[in-house]
Amino acid sequence: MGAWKIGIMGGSGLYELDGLQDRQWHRVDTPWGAPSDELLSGTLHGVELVFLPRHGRGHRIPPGDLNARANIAALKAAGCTDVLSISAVGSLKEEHAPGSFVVIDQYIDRTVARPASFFGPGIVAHVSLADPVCPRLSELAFEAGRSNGVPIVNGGTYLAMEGPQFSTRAESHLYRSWGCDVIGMTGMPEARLAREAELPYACVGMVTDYDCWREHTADVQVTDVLAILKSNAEAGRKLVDTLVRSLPAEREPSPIDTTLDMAVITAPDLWEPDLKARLATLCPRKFG
Ligand SMILES: CSC[C@H]1O[C@H](OP(=O)(O)O)[C@H](O)[C@@H]1O
Ligand SMILES: Nc1ncnc2[nH]cnc12
Repeated sequence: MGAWKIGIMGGSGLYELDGLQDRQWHRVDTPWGAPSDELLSGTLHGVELVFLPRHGRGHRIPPGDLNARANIAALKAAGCTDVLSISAVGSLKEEHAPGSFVVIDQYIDRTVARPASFFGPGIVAHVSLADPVCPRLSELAFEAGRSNGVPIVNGGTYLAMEGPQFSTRAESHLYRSWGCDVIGMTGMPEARLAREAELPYACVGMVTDYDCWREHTADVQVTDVLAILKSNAEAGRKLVDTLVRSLPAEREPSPIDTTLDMAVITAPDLWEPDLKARLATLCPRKFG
């Protein structure tokens, strides 16, 4: 058992986390390059937090250009034990109205042009993604939202699209026919990389729009998203505050903490030295 240190990946509209004590922005570099921005460290109700604005302060980096490997590696290097993502999403179901939240439990990955693994030639690993999020952190996030009075659903499938353009109407209908709940451009490969980094990960999708499938509703535009982002982001901040206050004093180990023990297939004596050195920064327990 040990202490919690929660990484918060702030999505569109969430570029700062106020209320932190001993707050400090600091630069972190990783073997996979620089993260989207400096990390903001501090404590909230006695719990250590590390915040990273996913698109950088001022929203400078488009989804397809995010260095998700560096973002996850930076949070891991900063000592985070768990990561909570807060993401703006479009709704693919009537019941997920703008202003409501969905705690994601599954993903369909339609991204096409993003490095999606820390592993590669020289060290091969296959982690399980059957359950891509951490049930414990997801439950805490759901309960935090519920106790704040936010309309929130526990469980939903996130369709990760490449973007940066929004979907065509045919795509939007297709994703609905697949049973997807919400759509966004950043959930993957972030969630799969978190699992490779042995970081329990949860994602709260904050619904901003009905994408473009709904009759008599205007097709999504950034201006509509921005109009609701401010109130969503405020509710997202409150959820973080409530979640932190609800954490058990001691963090019980999670099975996700040791994911790589069952995933690396390459014989250790053949591990490629440069990749091993990079992976040692991500998982010293295994590669150090
Ligand atoms: C501003 S709407 C599109 C933008 O918002 C979402 O980003 P995030 O998940 O970081 O909140 C979506 O994935 C797009 O990147
Ligand atoms: N409709 C939508 N499609 C993709 N990403 C989004 N983020 C917020 N709304 C979105």
